[in-house]
Amino acid sequence: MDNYASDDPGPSFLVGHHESNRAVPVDADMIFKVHEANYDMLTVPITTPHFHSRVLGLLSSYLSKLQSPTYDPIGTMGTSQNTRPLVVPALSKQDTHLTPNEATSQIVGVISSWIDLCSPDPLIADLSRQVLLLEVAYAAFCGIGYLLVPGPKLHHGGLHSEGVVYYARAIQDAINLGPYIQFHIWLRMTDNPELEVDTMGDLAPLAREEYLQPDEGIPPKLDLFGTWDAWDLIRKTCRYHTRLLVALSMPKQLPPLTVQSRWHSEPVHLLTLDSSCFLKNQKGYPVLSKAHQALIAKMMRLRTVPWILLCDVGPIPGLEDMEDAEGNKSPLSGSGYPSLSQVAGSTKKHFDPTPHLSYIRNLQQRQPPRTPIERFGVGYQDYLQAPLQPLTVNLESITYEVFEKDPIKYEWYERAITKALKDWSEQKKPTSHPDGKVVVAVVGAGRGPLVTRALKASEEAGVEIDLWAVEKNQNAFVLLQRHNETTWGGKVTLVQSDMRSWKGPRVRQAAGTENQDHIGESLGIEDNLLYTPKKGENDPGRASDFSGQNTTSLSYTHVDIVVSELLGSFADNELSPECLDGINHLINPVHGISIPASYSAHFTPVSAPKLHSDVMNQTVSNPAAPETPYVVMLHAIDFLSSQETPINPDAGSQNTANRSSGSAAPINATEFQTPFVQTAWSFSHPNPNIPDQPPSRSTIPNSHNVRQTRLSFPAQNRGACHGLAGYFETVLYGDVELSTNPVTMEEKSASMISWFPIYFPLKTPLNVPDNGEIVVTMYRQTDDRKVWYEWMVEVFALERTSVSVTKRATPAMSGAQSNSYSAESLKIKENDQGRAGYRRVRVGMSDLHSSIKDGCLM
Ligand SMILES: C[S@@+](CC[C@H](N)C(=O)[O-])C[C@H]1O[C@@H](n2cnc3c(N)ncnc32)[C@H](O)[C@@H]1O
Repeated sequence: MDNYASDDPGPSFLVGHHESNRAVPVDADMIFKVHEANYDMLTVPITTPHFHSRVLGLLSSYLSKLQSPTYDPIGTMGTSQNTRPLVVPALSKQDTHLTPNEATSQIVGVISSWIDLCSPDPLIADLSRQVLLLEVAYAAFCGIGYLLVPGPKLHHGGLHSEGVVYYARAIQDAINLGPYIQFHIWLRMTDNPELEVDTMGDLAPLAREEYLQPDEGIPPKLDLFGTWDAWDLIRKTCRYHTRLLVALSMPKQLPPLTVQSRWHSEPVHLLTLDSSCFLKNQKGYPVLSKAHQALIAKMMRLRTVPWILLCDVGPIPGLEDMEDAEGNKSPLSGSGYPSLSQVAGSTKKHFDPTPHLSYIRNLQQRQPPRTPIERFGVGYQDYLQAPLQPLTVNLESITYEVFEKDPIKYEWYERAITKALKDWSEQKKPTSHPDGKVVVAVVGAGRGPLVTRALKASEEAGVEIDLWAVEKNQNAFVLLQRHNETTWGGKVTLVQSDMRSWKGPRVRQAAGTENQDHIGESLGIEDNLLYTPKKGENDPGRASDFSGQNTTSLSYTHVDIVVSELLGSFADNELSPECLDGINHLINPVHGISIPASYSAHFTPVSAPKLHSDVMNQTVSNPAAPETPYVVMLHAIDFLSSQETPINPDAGSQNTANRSSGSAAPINATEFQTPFVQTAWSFSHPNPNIPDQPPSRSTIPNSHNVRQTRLSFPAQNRGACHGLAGYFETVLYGDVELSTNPVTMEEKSASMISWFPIYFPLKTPLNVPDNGEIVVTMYRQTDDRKVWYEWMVEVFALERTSVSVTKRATPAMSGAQSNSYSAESLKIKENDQGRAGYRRVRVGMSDLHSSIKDGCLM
């Protein structure tokens, strides 16, 4: 696989240096050395060991005078005692090395890791909160823009995750205190209790026994989603604050892809790697496993490219002496790589003082190339766009230009038209043209790319066509006229009209078959403009070749092949069904073909915290924001219902030493699991079931275009459902298909860029339990004037029943292909559980959302 091409420079890596025990003041000179060493930033603790000792001293003297808390008559402990609070005095000059200076913008401040905001002992939790707020206030004063906040401690004896809510509450205060600071909560990818060890001087072990619960001797197990759970609680408490971000610590052994993809959907703005993440290559240099490289590559494609922090990988060259002078032994000596002083004495010639950094810089050069849609959509990842209203709003030329860049769509249309023409001719079907030409109409021709393709298809198939192009956008129509003159040789009859009021193509009847339709005074297209090319440009059989006497016997005929491209991100959301209904009567009733022949809408539930936060922010000025389906290039999302195997099974496999990679090996970005994307509904054309227009109405009723569906999605892992990701598939003709569905796109129309997915938001995220089920009810509604969607999500937990059942009730499906994976997956669960039965318990339910206010006008 190629690396980034020169026209696609790829993401630039910003790499920082973190030293757990850095204890030197940071000044401009130090920052200079940081840059000289090829780092972009460094971390600095806000306070000094002096402050730490002072707080420990305060606590110890306070505790020595404090009576141990007892239960009061009401049964609460400590909370109602009138105890004198312990107040940490303001920082003194020995408590911090930080001073506001020009270096401040290059540093990431680090909050003390010895505090325990989650402590079950209120005294320790409060002391920790005070330390946090003092440090945040001082960092804000100094102008620090980024803070690294050690994540919540999840285990306290027999208590697990109890204090996270205190932590979250304290972070909320901190966010308000530092209004220009971005807070990065430093989290492990999984909750591994064995890694949560207290070190000397930590406040956690000082929690008083009365507040602890003895553990029951059963060591807590690894919880794959334990740290994500804590994060979810914190950010929910802080209302998805845009300055609340994740610093994700990459472990030596990466967790399963389900966990990786969850973090990929979160606002990870820092990736931290310590020396234990690295393997050694044959030459003894640090390298990362393929799995680590793949995950980094995936993360680096996010809209906001995370920074990398190399932690405890050795000193910054030139600063080693300063650190040693402070009595800090470089932790590198423990990492197995030579220290600077060791190397100074060695005879090795090409010594690299920062091998981890060199590796990361090299990794940047080797990033896999972006896919066409990624390249096309740079800057649009996770950016909410209101869907187009092409019926009521005329598109700008630039919008057409963007469509026309698609390397697949037009090619596939040409293939479809060619096939249809060849079939027509091979099957010797009669045409609607007296001369035997196949009458083709491109309806909604835009600037004409499909017209060009139809002409090419005719040539390719060797089948003569009478080509019509209908477009309602008067501005685009100017370009169609120009193309007809300069490129198409006047071969196309152009009609400026809404296709729904077009009366159809007109042809000169063969002798003896004329009907009474005369042209001259009327063009037969009320309110429309039929473009007349210069005399002689058209072939003689064309309706548009009228010039007085020799064009007296024109009559309407049918269209044999209608070509349209009116699809939106959710197939029918730009009213393709309603537009094509309007010309249904013009299609050859026996052999007529529509390209596309059919299209279907698909969706799957997703976790999308960034989109949720953006929708919430928009709600302030627009209450309809959470009721709007958005077009979005989805990136930072996690599929809540997926199969266990990734789309590309080679990528993302677990790291082992022999899968480590040297500098030359190509990298694949991790592919996460294949989602369960299910079909909501479909439409096909021509449609034999359109009701007749009642005499009392000027339009046909639209109730036949109403759809509804109820689909069930098994969710293997717990998560938060923020909305639904929607896609479409379409059969253009025969086996020529287009798809944006991530499951079928690769096979049907890889590299197509014309459509981003659609996102149906939920006002309030719904929590989904492990082995839960998400059931979505969705409608396509109409009042004959506009079309809108309604959607609602329910979440179920599966509760084992005592009575054994073999068949489990699945929700009713209607209006859709009921290829629900739920029944199948649950059968597997039942088998796993020895045929034990389950009962569904509803644990959450969204509002019934409706886009009626922003409905698409017909
Ligand atoms: C998505 S664009 C496709 C343009 C072009 N066929 C292409 O593939 O690049 C849809 C076009 O259909 C036109 N359109 C939509 N509804 C229409 C209608 N009812 N009658 C005529 N044109 C319509 C729009 O103005 C727009 O030019």
